[in-house]
Amino acid sequence: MTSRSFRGSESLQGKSIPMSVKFARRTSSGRYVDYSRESNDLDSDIGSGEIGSGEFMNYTVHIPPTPDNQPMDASITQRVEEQYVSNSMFTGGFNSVTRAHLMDKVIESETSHPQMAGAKGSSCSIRGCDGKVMSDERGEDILPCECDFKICRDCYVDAVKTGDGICPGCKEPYKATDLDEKAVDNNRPLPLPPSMGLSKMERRLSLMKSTKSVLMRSQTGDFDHNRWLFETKGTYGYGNAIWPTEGGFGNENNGGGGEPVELLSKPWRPLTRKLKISAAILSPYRLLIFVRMIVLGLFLAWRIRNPNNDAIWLWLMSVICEVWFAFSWLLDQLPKFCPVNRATDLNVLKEKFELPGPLNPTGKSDLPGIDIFVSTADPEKEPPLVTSNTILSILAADYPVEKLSCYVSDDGGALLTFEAMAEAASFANLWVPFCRKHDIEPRNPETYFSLKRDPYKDKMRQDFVKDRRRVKREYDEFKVRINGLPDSIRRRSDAYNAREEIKAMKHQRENGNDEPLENIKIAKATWMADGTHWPGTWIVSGQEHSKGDHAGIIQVMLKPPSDEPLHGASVDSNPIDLTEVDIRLPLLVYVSREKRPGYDHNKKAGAMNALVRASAILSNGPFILNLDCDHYIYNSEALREGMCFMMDRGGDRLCYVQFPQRFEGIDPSDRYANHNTVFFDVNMRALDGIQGPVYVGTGCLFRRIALYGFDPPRSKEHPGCCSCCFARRKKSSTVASSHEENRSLQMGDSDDEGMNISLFPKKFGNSSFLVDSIPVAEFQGRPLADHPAVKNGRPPGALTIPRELLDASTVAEAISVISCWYEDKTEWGTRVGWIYGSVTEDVVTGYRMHNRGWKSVYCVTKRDAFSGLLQLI
Ligand SMILES: O=c1ccn([C@@H]2O[C@H](COP(=O)(O)OP(=O)(O)O[C@H]3O[C@H](CO)[C@@H](O)[C@H](O)[C@H]3O)[C@@H](O)[C@H]2O)c(=O)[nH]1
Ligand SMILES: [Mn+2]
Repeated sequence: MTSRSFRGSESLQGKSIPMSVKFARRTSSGRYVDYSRESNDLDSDIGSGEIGSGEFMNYTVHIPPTPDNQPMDASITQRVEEQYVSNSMFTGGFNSVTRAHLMDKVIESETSHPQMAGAKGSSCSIRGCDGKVMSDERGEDILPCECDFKICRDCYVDAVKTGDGICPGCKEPYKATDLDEKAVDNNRPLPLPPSMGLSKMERRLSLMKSTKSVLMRSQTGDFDHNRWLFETKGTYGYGNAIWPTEGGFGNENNGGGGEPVELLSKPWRPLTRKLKISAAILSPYRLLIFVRMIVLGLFLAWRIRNPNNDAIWLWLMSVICEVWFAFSWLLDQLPKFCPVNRATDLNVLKEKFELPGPLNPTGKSDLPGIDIFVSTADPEKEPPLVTSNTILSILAADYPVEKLSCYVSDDGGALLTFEAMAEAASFANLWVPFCRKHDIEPRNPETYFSLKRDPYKDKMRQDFVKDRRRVKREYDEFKVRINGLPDSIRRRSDAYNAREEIKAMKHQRENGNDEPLENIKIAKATWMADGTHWPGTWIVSGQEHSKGDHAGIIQVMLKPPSDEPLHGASVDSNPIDLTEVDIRLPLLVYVSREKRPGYDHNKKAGAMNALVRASAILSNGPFILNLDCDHYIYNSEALREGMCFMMDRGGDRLCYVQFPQRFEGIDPSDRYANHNTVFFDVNMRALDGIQGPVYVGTGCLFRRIALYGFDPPRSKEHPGCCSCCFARRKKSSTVASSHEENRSLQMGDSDDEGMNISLFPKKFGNSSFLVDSIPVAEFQGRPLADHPAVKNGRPPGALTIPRELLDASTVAEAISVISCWYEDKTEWGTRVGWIYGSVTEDVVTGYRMHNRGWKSVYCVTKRDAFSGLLQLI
């Protein structure tokens, strides 16, 4: 539904010149939003009237609700749409339409969690229809009419479309028939043309809905990011017109530049500390390096002064080699002069972000979102049980549920992985609340249940023994189901294929065709539990269904959780008592990027880049954690530890936090040096003392905009100090801009344009959703501006607003950005995202960021953050 609103261009002085009438979409809170960023058809109509070319020169005039302009209750229809979206599998890509296929059934076993795709509710009351009633994330039925007539989505759509919006139960018109056109037109399956079936305008509007309004408070709220950006020209900080004045900030006019006195006097409480390594250890070590350097120097001098005249060439070559070795040894030793240890303070993090205070009265978590990427490529080499365990450890991680999203990249496009993920999502229903209730560590069921130590130690609760036994039994059943999946898929597919064959034979006989029956060729398809073809790779590879040739697939396995905690239902309906436990689960999305012959898929780097884009559209977490499928979260607080660094003062200049790689299953004598002690405990710490450790491919928390290839903020303020002199670009000595602070999104090459949006499609590709999500991610990734010492911060409370619900056009857009042609003629893989063309893409990717001036941090936690299973891969 679109409604009219006036939009004007306004100069900075506030002089308003009405320009044109534009259409804007009403958000759930009833406000009008409009966002003019893209140059599109509508903009060009009014182009002559535009004042200036500033990207933020236009903004919407918000019309307050008047009696004839009352916001409609769109929440029901939005929830209906989100339910529909998460029950559907989206496919599409090159030369094919984007489809949403409503899945009645994802796996054969029963699923009961309300967030689980394909969840079952009560049935439709329309005669002859046994469809399931629409339900929300609490599993409560969505009954669109006040008479509570039970109706399924399809019948509701029929009633709205063909029955003039009359409820079949009470025969009164529905109050809210605000279903999106696209959803009404196409129910099962929902074909969306390659252009996503949306006009540019619609796209722009739903973009607005899905990204920008996240930052806005309710209609009565005080914080409007759009307007803020406009009026401050992108400056965030103290003394702005729109800086929230209520809640403890007091009078704006006090103190230098409006900085609140209260904060100035408050001592800064750091989230992290650098620990000096004691001189008793370090000094002898330094001395040793020094002595060896002198001895080496003397040796080389002696070598050069004493040539062997009998074999002068041999002598020359060995001198060259020795000098080279000496040089590389030196490079290895020099950083080791100043290694560092670091410590975090999780209590301060909690206090700043999660406790109610004057700046955050409700105490809702103000932490930024994290998108966790798990890569898997081949269910044969990477057993689905291992991947499921990794997923379970992520879903159970100790981080605000509504801020966490998990993405599984399946490069094999295998139904086995897909169903294993669905099973894991279903088991998470029990596992995650169990972990929360009893503080289980580690939160990977396989490891937890095979721990050697006494599980009952330190456990206070009465019902722990009973609960543990119950969950253990469920886990054993879960394992049986996972291990039985390959067989069950094969049997199911055989049965369906046999049925197809019989059908085809019958058909042929009916048509009186005399051709011999052997000529009937039925492709050996792989079938999903709901009796349809699997769009990915088939067990017997078929055309468009092989490893290097299949459609892009996205399935939201667990839809985004509700904003408020949700406690378990009564004891009888759950295996264990969860009445005091939050049972929400984080968003879980299965992604298999499109693959076609003739395209280079760039292995893991390509898979990661597809996930970066898809996640930008679906959840846009400002931070990204990358894990290989065989690395699980061993310490449930690891995410918080990483966030301490990112949210600390100056944390906005960190591109990533690398955690050490630890493995289990190493033989006691460690014959293959799997512990890699020298690298992970010496070299990485030493590098941390200079610009930062290298990225080693897994267990790394990235800042999203660093992956996008932007420069760090204030990058030109720090002329080559000793720690980063190798990394400085030559350009840095040139123009020192006075607006440095404001230009938080800049790239080395886009000279003076801080955020030149017109160049973005060239770099990032043609998705305006994606392009528009970038500044949002940048803003949300900033540290909290809770003290004048924090530069480039965001106001407290900005991230406590509920997220927008998912709609079909959003997921369809995500499908388009994982298509194989999306990266054509863009900078993905060269300057943006994971870098292509190297077997060690990880090191190159990290190095590129260091080269731009970003710093990284090595985070060694007391309890290992992540752990890998060595024997498997
Ligand atoms: O086409 C591919 C190939 C691999 N992977 C995934 O990439 C990860 C790493 O691959 P693996 O074959 O297990 O390589 P390793 O040597 O174990 O991995 C280390 O070395 C790699 C190359 O430097 C890094 O990418 C990894 O993150 C790092 O853990 C695994 O999760 C795979 O599923 C894909 O997603 N797509
Ligand atoms: Mn591996």
